[in-house]
Amino acid sequence: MTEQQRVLVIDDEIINLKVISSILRDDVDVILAKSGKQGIRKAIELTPDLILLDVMMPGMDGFEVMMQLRHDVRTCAIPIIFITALSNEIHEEKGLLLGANDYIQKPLHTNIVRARIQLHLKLVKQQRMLERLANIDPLTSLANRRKYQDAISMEWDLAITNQHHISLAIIDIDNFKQYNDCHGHAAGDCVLQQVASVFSKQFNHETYLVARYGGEEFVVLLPRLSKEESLTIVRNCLKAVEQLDLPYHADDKRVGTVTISVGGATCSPSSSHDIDEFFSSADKMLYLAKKEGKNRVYWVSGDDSQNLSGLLEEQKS
Ligand SMILES: Nc1nc2c(ncn2[C@@H]2O[C@H](COP(=O)(O)OP(=O)(O)OP(=O)(O)O)[C@@H](O)[C@H]2O)c(=O)[nH]1
Repeated sequence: MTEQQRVLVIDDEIINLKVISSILRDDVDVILAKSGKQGIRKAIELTPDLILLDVMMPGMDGFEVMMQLRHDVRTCAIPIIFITALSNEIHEEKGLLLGANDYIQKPLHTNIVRARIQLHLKLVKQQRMLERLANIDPLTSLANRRKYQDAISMEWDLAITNQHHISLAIIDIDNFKQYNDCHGHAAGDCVLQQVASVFSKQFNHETYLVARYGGEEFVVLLPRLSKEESLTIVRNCLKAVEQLDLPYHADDKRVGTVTISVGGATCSPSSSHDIDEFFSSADKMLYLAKKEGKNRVYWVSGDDSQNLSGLLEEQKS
């Protein structure tokens, strides 16, 4: 069943909220807000598919609300339609230049409003489908590298603003070349899918992101998690992959089981930190995990990626 789309209506006049709600409620979930401030809060919390925004409101007017929504990474992509009694061309131009997607003038004509909103909601659906295709790895159905890069940029900025931790794990399947050599590329693809499915279950949380970075390498973004919290989840994942018990054979003899190695890093970034250095410190941990025998986790926390030896902590499963 497809989920109902959500429309947030921000208007200080109760009568307008009622009228717009009655026009839309058969087709969509309608969320109402009586002021700009309340509207911004609901937009952040509920991430609607579309926002209908009144221009003239006491306190914060529609233009101000629009600017705040456009400057917040959590709401900047939500389409906004201004609904207003203002018939002034300058206002209309201002709204469109600020990034409004459309402009509907009062008095409202029910059929026109409904048709216009349906058109915008259809565009939202198409946009989401394109984004999905652009962001999903077709073999594993996990997020792809592009999605990871968008997500880490966003989470990094949020971590700086809110001064919280961010953790990153880089996961690599051990001896995967050998697996391919023993069983063929198609069987190797099947392993990638099964391991990815374990990752989906183990990192099943709305704020985490697990992505296929390339080949047999995966990344997991764990916003707001400390090193200890991240290690608990990652260790469970290591065990879950081992428990899949996917053997590989050479000359009819079992020569190994599919396992993973993980390198991780945790930091509390500031504007002087660099995402690439953060990635590189997790990557160094992965290198150590491989070098020290594989099927294990190495993790670094803190800022000093130059002095890793003092920060290292091996976490054997
Ligand atoms: N089946 C399959 N194999 C892939 C895919 N992408 C990359 N590989 C294989 O993954 C293997 C990676 O090999 P290596 O980089 O040598 O790493 P490894 O054998 O896992 O060795 P360690 O990383 O040291 O444990 C190569 O044989 C690639 O061909 C894919 O989409 N499908």
